[in-house]
Amino acid sequence: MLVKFTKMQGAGNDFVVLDATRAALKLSPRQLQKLGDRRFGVGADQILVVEPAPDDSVDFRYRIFNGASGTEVEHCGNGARCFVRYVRDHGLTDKPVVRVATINNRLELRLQADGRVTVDMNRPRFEPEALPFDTTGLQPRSQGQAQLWPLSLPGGPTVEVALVSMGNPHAVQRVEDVRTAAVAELGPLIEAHPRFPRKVNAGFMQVIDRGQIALRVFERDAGETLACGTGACAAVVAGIRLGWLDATVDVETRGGRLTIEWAGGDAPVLMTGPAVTVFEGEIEL
Ligand SMILES: N[C@@H](CCC[C@H](N)C(=O)O)C(=O)O
Repeated sequence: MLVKFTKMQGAGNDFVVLDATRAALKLSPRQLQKLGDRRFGVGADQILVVEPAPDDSVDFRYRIFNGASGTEVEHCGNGARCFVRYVRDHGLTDKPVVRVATINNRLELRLQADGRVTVDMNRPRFEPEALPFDTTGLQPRSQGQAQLWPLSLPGGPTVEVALVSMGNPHAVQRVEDVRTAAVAELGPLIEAHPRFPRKVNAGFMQVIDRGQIALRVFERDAGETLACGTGACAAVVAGIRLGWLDATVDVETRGGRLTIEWAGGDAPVLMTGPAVTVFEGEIEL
């Protein structure tokens, strides 16, 4: 089967985007993995599939698969920005504000005059069950409005993490310096920790000042990526609740800058950042 694709990136988090609005596209995990493969396929952290709207409350549905595993996931912040750039550039809509359904969310996306995209990422959740996270026998430490949970890593140290669900699960820890943080060593141990039965995205956050952090994320089923949009939202929300950050924060990732705003409580998290087309092509799957 010959499939047309668009390669995109948002702050260096890269995607293969497929149009399934005109004809249904059902790909096996092996075909998705081939698209994600940087040697035998196109290469991408995630595969995004644009589908027709499931009902009148949204304009499209979009599905997200991790490129390394082919597993479907709930949310992708950088992908959401690329999705809206894609539907506008391919003439699938001319609306300035686009609404989209994901597996467990409804998002609103707005193209800014400077080409960046702002996404209403909905409200974050903090209950351990939302990730889920098994708290059996654990006592969290309270700080500000947040709780820090001790996570004993097999054969490694015990780290303290803040739990945030942005629709997908995140465990965020503060580090002195992201450049020297043990992301490659601790990331896989946190991602696959048995207390997270559906695995987790592991964030490593350096607070630079109350309006700026540096962040690296070891993503579930993807490894460390150059940026993670939901990870940026999770880190900022955790930092605000812990009393370290103000309501608007610039997040420096290895692939670019994202701006995250959160007014607290039930307010939605707003994420603004770039969305860029790299090239288009066709691949035999
Ligand atoms: N890159 C993403 C997150 C993609 C999904 C993640 N790997 C998961 O499994 O939850 C982002 O920009 O948010």
